[in-house]
Amino acid sequence: MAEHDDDDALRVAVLGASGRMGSEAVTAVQQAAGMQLVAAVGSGDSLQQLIETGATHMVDLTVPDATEENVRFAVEHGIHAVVGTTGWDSERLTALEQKLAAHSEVGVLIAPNFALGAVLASAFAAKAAQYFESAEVIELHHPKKVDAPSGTAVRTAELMAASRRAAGVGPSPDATQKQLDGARGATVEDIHVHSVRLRGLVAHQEVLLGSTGEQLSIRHDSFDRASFMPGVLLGLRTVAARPGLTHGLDGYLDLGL
Ligand SMILES: NC(=O)C1=CN([C@@H]2O[C@H](COP(=O)(O)OP(=O)(O)OC[C@H]3O[C@@H](n4cnc5c(N)ncnc54)[C@H](OP(=O)(O)O)[C@@H]3O)[C@@H](O)[C@H]2O)C=CC1
Ligand SMILES: O=C(O)C1=N[C@H](C(=O)O)C[C@H](O)C1
Repeated sequence: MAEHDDDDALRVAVLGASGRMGSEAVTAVQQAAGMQLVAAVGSGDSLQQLIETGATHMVDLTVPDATEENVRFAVEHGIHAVVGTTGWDSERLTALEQKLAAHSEVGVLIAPNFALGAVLASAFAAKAAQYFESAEVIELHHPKKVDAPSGTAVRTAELMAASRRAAGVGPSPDATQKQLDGARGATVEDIHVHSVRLRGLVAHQEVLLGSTGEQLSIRHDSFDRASFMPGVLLGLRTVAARPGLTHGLDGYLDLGL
């Protein structure tokens, strides 16, 4: 798998290696300085490959049903994990923190979105949400996406809700009394989140904030999965120096917000 041996290189296994994201990550790792791809793991493969190939790091880009087990395996074997897969709700995050407490040298990054623009958009939205009466999130993705709402939308809404709560802002005004099921979207805490699935899209999100007489829209578009790769590589280069759990790539950035 590795084209050359470099004693100091990070030894990286990519899980979900044949998928849309995983295949991009395989190429990005192969082309990155200071990294060796030692395993490209698919759904039919054993996780023992990580041990047999001496992986020091893994990237998980699989499916919500598989990611928790994959990360648990990595932590138990002292392998640092950079995780882009969705499905990490608060229950899973708590269980992971408990697992990491017994493996204090291991770092795990759970990153709902690796694109720098998306990370910034979420941070801006969290900051701005406390200043507006109304706040809603619309996420728009390719139709092969298996989960809704997107992990990014859930995380953005959680951050917005926390900022509104801390500032004492109540729920967005809404007089709806009668609706078709789902017409107002899902709710994350008290923020409405709407999911669009459309052929031609990759990954997009718009946060709408409104007060009397004005609206602020914060939009991010990933037009190509290449947009996620600098974040994946930053995660791999940083995770070993950040033992324990980091939730969100912003944890590795100095956004100063
Ligand atoms: N954080 C971020 O920036 C981003 C995160 N994502 C998230 O990443 C995940 C993957 O997305 P995407 O690449 O589009 O999905 P794909 O369906 O294209 O890829 C998922 C891959 O995972 C494989 N897989 C399933 N189970 C396992 C397992 N147990 N071990 C190893 N491989 C497995 C699948 O194999 P098979 O086909 O054989 O089942 C498939 O190749 C999703 O949760 C998505 O939301 C996506 C984009 C950006
Ligand atoms: O499935 C995708 O494509 C994406 N998944 C992540 C999410 O659910 O937030 C990140 C990005 O939106 C692309």
